[in-house]
Amino acid sequence: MQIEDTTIPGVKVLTPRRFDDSRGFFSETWSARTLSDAGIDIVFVQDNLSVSETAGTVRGLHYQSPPHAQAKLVRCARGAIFDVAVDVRRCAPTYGQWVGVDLSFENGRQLLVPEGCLHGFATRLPGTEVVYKCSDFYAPDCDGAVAWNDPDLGIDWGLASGDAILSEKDRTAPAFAAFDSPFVWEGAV
Ligand SMILES: Cc1cn([C@H]2C[C@H](O)[C@@H](COP(=O)(O)OP(=O)(O)O[C@H]3O[C@@H](C)C(=O)[C@@H](O)[C@H]3O)O2)c(=O)[nH]c1=O
Repeated sequence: MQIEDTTIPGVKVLTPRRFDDSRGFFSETWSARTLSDAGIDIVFVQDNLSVSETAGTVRGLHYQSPPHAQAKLVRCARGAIFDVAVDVRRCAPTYGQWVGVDLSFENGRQLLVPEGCLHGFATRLPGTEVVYKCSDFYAPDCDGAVAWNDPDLGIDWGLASGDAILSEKDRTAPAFAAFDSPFVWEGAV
């Protein structure tokens, strides 16, 4: 497992090893021991699968507020996405900054998104399947969203047309300037 830091503390790119042979390949996509050996001691309690039929679908930017904040470990089981984390931990050195990583079935990469980051992705291929582990259960009362295309965040989603296929929640999500972040920077993780 290759584990790389990004420009945002706690946001990491994980690339599991693949063992190729004549049948295809084998890969450990998650191991509590491997992550713990790398200093990542997150207890995941829920696995999610989302399937997006069309390339150019955007889901995000989402978060769950404390006490149900979620860290997420995201990968692409089929197709490809541009996966984004935005640091919204008050007083963090990278508050308001974003990181985007191409995750695909082909490259096997995963993005670790810690608590205190907004998360979202744009699909690059039709029929894309995204699988992610979460460190807390779904808590609809704590569920929130920030506009994916907020000009203050300035995320370059790489969408060909500039348009996106969105849920109603994401189409009407508030601006970043109106977002009263419930997260506080507690030092590097
Ligand atoms: C996220 C979630 C949704 N649901 C339900 C609620 C709703 O009826 C339906 C669809 O929910 P959403 O529209 O919120 O799904 P989606 O827009 O795919 O939301 C997800 O987006 C990505 C970017 C994330 O980071 C996730 O944490 C989650 O917020 O599924 C659950 O039952 N459990 C869950 O954990």
